[in-house]
Amino acid sequence: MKQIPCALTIAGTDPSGGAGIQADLKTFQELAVYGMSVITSVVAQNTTGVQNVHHIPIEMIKEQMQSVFSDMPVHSLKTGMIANESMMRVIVEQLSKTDAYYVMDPVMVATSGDPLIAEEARDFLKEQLLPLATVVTPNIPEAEFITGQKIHDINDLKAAASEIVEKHGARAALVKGGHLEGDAVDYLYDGNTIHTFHSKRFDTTSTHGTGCTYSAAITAYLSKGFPLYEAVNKAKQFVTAAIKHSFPLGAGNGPTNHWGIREERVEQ
Ligand SMILES: Nc1ncnc2c1ncn2[C@@H]1O[C@H](COP(=O)(O)OP(=O)(O)OP(=O)(O)O)[C@@H](O)[C@H]1O
Ligand SMILES: Cc1ncc(CO)c(N)n1
Repeated sequence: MKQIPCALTIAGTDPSGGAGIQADLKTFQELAVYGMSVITSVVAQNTTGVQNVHHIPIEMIKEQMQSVFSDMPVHSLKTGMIANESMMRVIVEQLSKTDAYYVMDPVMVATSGDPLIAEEARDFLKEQLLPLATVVTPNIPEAEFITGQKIHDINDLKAAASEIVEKHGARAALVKGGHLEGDAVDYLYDGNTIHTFHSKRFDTTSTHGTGCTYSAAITAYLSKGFPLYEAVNKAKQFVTAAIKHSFPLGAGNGPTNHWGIREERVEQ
């Protein structure tokens, strides 16, 4: 019997639909993966920024994970916004009991610049969650925090990817160059080789949730059995199409278009 790929996201919400759990589930659906979610925080946010945050009690986060893991197969999972250390602790506990691929998006601030995790929780994230990751997907400010080094150019990006694996213990690191000028280039270090993923930069402000969409697509492809390099390569094509076909929605940084990849197929 054919096995359905099953992927789980553990993250915060975005009622405006561009980032967080909503972006993750849209991505899973678009990539024909059975999607599941554990909500850590309910966030009142939209394209202009974060208006309010309500944290789900720790017991309830634990119970949501219990509901999923006691009944459903989880072939891969991702974490996004985990607001504080107590939440991180229960997630670490759960992660130690599963052999699912684990994609860690080390979310710290929203595209709008609003903080999404407590300052004090960052060290715990780096020291306890990072070493459990199959792959971690920091943007430049997040990679700078993890390594403690400033990133100015692509050589710094590559060095950060190696250091996050060799020194901080992730199995692989994908450092995203979305915040540099010029083409949108990301580097994956898998413990052996540095791989490059390249796309041209689109002149758009619709980048709300690009990181969530990218890491969810990697999670989806891992659940389908693709090796890491292939999963990232396909996910890069997915997020690039989602940015390219994004629509001007909202007054701030608009969302990406999760069915952008379908538009690509129509155009080809
Ligand atoms: N304007 C753009 N055109 C093309 N690709 C882009 C653009 N901006 C970002 N990217 C790509 O989008 C992906 C997500 O990267 P980015 O660095 O924006 O993530 P992030 O900052 O974590 O996202 P988020 O806004 O969700 O926090 C990367 O592959 C990056 O290279
Ligand atoms: C819930 C959530 N997770 C991640 C991001 C980063 O884009 C966001 N804006 N909101």
